[in-house]
Order: sequence, then structure tokens, then C-alpha cells
Amino acid sequence: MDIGFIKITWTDILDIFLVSLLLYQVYYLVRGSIASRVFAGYMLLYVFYLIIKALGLNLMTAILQYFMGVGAIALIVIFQQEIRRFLLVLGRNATITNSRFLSRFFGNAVKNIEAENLATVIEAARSIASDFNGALIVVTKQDDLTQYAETGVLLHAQISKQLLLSIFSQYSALNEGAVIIADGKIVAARCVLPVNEETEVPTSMGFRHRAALGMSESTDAAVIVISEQTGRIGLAIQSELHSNLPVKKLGEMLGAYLYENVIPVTEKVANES
Ligand SMILES: Nc1ncnc2c1ncn2[C@@H]1O[C@H](COP(=O)(O)OP(=O)(O)OP(=O)(O)O)[C@@H](O)[C@H]1O
Repeated sequence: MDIGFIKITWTDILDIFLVSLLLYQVYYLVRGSIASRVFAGYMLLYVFYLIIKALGLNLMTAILQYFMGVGAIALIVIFQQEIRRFLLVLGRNATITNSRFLSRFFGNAVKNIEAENLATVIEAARSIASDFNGALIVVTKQDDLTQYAETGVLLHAQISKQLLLSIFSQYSALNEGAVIIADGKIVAARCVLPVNEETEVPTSMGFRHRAALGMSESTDAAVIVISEQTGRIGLAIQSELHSNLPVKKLGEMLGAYLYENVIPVTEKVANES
């Protein structure tokens, strides 16, 4: 195909499409994080390098070329979190790793929480919030969270509202840290979660919210966070923190995320509210 004096072939179109897709993915991964500024700086430098090269300034081109080469390695170090997240997203989305057989093979065949139990967790969240007791409740989706559960006190208990309220009551010895729910059980309490360092969060949010966000960045778990100061409920999913959610909305979002658009818990929670 000829456009004016430019000759474009199908491989050029495919090339442009793939580069756009790649740039979009990079933008999507780094947006809102401190790394996005580094990325913008690097892109500016690259444009500057192209201009200098086009102008034929050889010495400057050589210096910048060297700098860009070293910069590429520096970028891998700076963006290691983003690269890790990108590969995680790829691995999670790839249909191959989603097949039951391969899930077992890769060791992430976690049973999804049942709707009844999820409704119990949401009910408990409502009560904890109204008592102004802070809480972090991690609900497993597919990723194996054993390494996080092992940082706390292992319980392997049946999910019940009373137990969750006791754990997060202000007199409990287990009310610090997070509860982890997996395979239809309260697996552990008092767990330490990875704290978010990259994405910018409002300064008003403390470490509980950062930990919720950090966990949703490192794994595919859904993290319910309840503020001790405001009694507000938040939900961190896939690197995004949704704050100040009404209980009904919390149920809808959890149902939609954990059961992929089938929302069995919502009606129960809505009827009870
Ligand atoms: N990395 C972590 N993993 C698990 N729990 C954590 C972590 N960091 C903080 N917490 C929990 O959060 C509590 C401190 O919360 P902090 O007041 O800093 O957060 P916040 O986001 O302002 O929440 P709140 O609105 O409830 O005060 C700790 O007592 C602890 O229970």
C-alpha cells in the first residue's frame, strides 16, 4: 500500500499495532506510580537522542547512546515491580494457566469462597465497621497465599461472623494485621501483608490501607479494609483501592470479582440491609 511517498506493508501495520499495544501496557502498568515519572523522563531523553542523531551531532549522539544503553539496565532495576506485575498479569490471564490441570500443576488450585460464606464475611465487615474496629480481611481468589498466612497465627477455622468479630474486637490478641480466608476457611489471623510502596496513595491513608493495596498488587486476592478511625469500608482489587463503599456495593464488587460477573451474594446482603 502506498500513502504519498511512503510505502506501507502489512508487516509495518502489524509492527505499529504491536508497539502501540506494548506502549499502552507499559503506560497502564506505570500510571499513577512514581515509576511513571521515570518512564516519562526516559522517553523525553530518547526523543532528545533521536533529534540529536537526526541533526548529525556525532559526539553528543555517542554520549547519549552510551547513556541510553546503561539506562536500559537501570530501567529493569527501577521497573522490577512493574515488570513483575506485568508477568503476573500475563501468567494469570493466559488461558493455559487457568486450566484446572495446569492450576493444580502450578499449585494454585484454591477453592473459591462459597457465596454463603462470602455473605457472612460481608455481614461481619458491616458490624466491624459500625463498631469502629479496624480490620483487614483478605479473600483468596486463585493465588496461593500460604506464605502470607504463615506470617500470622494459623487457625483453619470455619468462617463465622462471631469469630471475625472476636478477632477484630479491640480486646483481641489477634486484632493486629490481617485475616486470610482461603478454601472456605479462616486460615490465619494477625498476618503481615506487603505494603504498597509504588502507587501514590493519599497521605490521609495509613499503613492498613497501604497494606491492602500492596496485597492487591502482589496477588489476585480481594482485600477488605475497614478504617478504625472512620468506620469506612474499602476494597482493594488488582492494585486499585475503592474507598468508602456501602455494604451493598461491597457485596456487588466482591461477587463480580470473585465469581466473574455472577453475583450471588448481593441479593442476600441487600435483603438483610
Ligand atoms: N503490613 C501490614 N500488614 C498487616 N496489617 C497491617 C500492616 N500495616 C499496618 N497494619 C495494620 O494496620 C494498623 C495500623 O493502621 P494505620 O492507623 O497506620 O492505618 P490506616 O490506614 O490509617 O487505618 P485506620 O483508618 O484504621 O487508622 C496496624 O495496627 C495493623 O493492625
